[in-house]
Amino acid sequence: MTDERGATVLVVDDDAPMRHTVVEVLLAHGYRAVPCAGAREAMEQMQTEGADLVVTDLRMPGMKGDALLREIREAFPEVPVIAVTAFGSVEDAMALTRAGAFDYLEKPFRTQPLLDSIERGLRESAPRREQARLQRSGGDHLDELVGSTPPMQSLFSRIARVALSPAPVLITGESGTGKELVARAVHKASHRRPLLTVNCGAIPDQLLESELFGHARGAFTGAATDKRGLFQAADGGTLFLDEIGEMPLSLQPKLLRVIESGEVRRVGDVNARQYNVRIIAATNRDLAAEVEEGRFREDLYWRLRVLHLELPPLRERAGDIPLIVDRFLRDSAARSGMRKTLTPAAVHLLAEFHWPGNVRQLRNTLESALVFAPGDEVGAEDFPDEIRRALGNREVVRSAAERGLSLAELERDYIFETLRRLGGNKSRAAEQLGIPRRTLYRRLDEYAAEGGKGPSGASSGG
Ligand SMILES: Nc1ncnc2c1ncn2[C@@H]1O[C@H](COP(=O)(O)OP(=O)(O)OP(=O)(O)O)[C@@H](O)[C@H]1O
Repeated sequence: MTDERGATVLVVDDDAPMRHTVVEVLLAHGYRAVPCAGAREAMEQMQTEGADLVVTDLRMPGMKGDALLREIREAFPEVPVIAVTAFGSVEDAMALTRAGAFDYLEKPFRTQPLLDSIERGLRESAPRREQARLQRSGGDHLDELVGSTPPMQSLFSRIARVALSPAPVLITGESGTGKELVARAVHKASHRRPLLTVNCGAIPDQLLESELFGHARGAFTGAATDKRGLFQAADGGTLFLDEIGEMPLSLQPKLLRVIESGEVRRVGDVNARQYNVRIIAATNRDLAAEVEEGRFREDLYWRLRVLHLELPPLRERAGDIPLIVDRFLRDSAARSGMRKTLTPAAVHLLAEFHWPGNVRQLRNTLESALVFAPGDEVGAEDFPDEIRRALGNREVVRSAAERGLSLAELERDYIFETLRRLGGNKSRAAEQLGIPRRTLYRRLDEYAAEGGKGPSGASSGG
C-alpha cells in the first residue's frame, strides 16, 4: 500500500476564502493541496502535474462542477472525486454517485468528515492510481493490460526492458492469462512496425511453411503465383508466433535457421533473402516437458527463450481481480452506454473464485452476467451456479484438508453423506455424485471389505 501522506489533492472552488481554508486544513494534515479557482484550471493541472484526488464544488462559473466530474471520470478514471454541494437533496446525491463521484459533502461541512472521506478515497483508489502511474511511466504500451499486484508490476517492468532488445521473447502461461496482450505490449514498446501474428495451431502443417516463408510460383501443385511469407511482410517489425508448441517438428529446424541467420528462403526458391524480424512466441504448454518428450526441439526452445516472460495464473494474483472487473465494467459501459455496477457480494464472489480459465473466463463470465442481470446492479446470484458452488465447496475442502483427510477418505465420507441425505437411495446418490451406479456399488463393496469403517470421523475416533 502506498503512503498517502504527500498525496496531491486538488481543491476546486471559485469561492476564494473557502478554497484557501480547505487548502490550509489539508496542508496541515500533510497533503499536497493545490488550489484551483475553476474547472478549466483543474483539468489543466491534472494533465500537467497529475492529482491523486479532487475535491470540487459543484457550482462554478466556466464549467459546471458536474461537467468537471464527468471529464475527470473519463480522462483520469483512477482519481476519486469528492463533490461538495450546497443543496443536499437525495436526487442530487444519487445523480452524483451515478456520474461517478466517490463521495459528496453538503456545504457547510466540517473538517473531520472531509478528512475521513479523503483518506477513504485515497485508500480505495490506491491500486488503480498505482496502475495508472506505472502505465504512464512506461508509455501507453501497457494500456490494455490491467494489474497492480507485485507479479504484474514486475512483468510490466520486464516488458519495458525486453522491448528494445532484438532477441526472441518467449511468453508462457496458462490459457487466458493474457499472453497475446503481453506480446502486443512488447511490440508496441519496441518502436518496431508492423506486428504480424500467426497462430501455429490453426494452420494445417503443409501450409504453415509457405505461410511463414512464402513460396515461389510453381513450387508445388496449386502454387500458381509467387507468395510473400510472413517474414517478408513483417520486415522491420515483429512476428508473433502464437501457440508455438503446436509447430510441427519438421518445420522447427527451418524456423531455427531463419532466426539464427535472419535469412529466409521461400519454398521452391534457391535464393535466400535477409529480413529484420523480431520473434515473439507464446505457448500455454510446458515447453520444457515437450522437449523431454521429443515433441519440441531443444535447440529451438533455447533459442526462443533468450528472453522469457511468464504470466502467472489469475488465482495467483487475485488482488488484480477487482481492477480487471472495474476495467471490464467500464469497457462494457462505453460500448453499451449502460453502466451496471456489482454488489459487494458479487465482487467478493469474483475475487474469491479460482478461475481455471483465467482472465478470459473472468471476462466472459462477467459479460454474460451483465447481459442477463435484469437491473442496473449485478448480484452474486447473477453468476453461474458452478462459481457460487465452488466457493461453498472451498469451505468443505478446507476443513477436510485441516483434518488431514486423504483423497480416498474424503471421497468415502462424501459418498456416505450423500447416501445418508438421500435416505440410502443408491440410484439417486450415483446420479448426484456424477458416477455410474456400478462404480458406486464397487466403492461400497470396497468400504465393506475394509471393515465397514464408515465415515472417517467415526473411524478416527475409534
Ligand atoms: N491483464 C489483463 N488485463 C486486462 N485484460 C486481460 C488481461 N489479461 C488477459 N486479458 C483479457 O483476457 C482475454 C484473454 O487474453 P489473451 O488472449 O491475451 O490470453 P492468452 O494467454 O493469449 O490465451 P491463450 O493461451 O488461450 O491464447 C482477452 O480478452 C484479454 O483482453
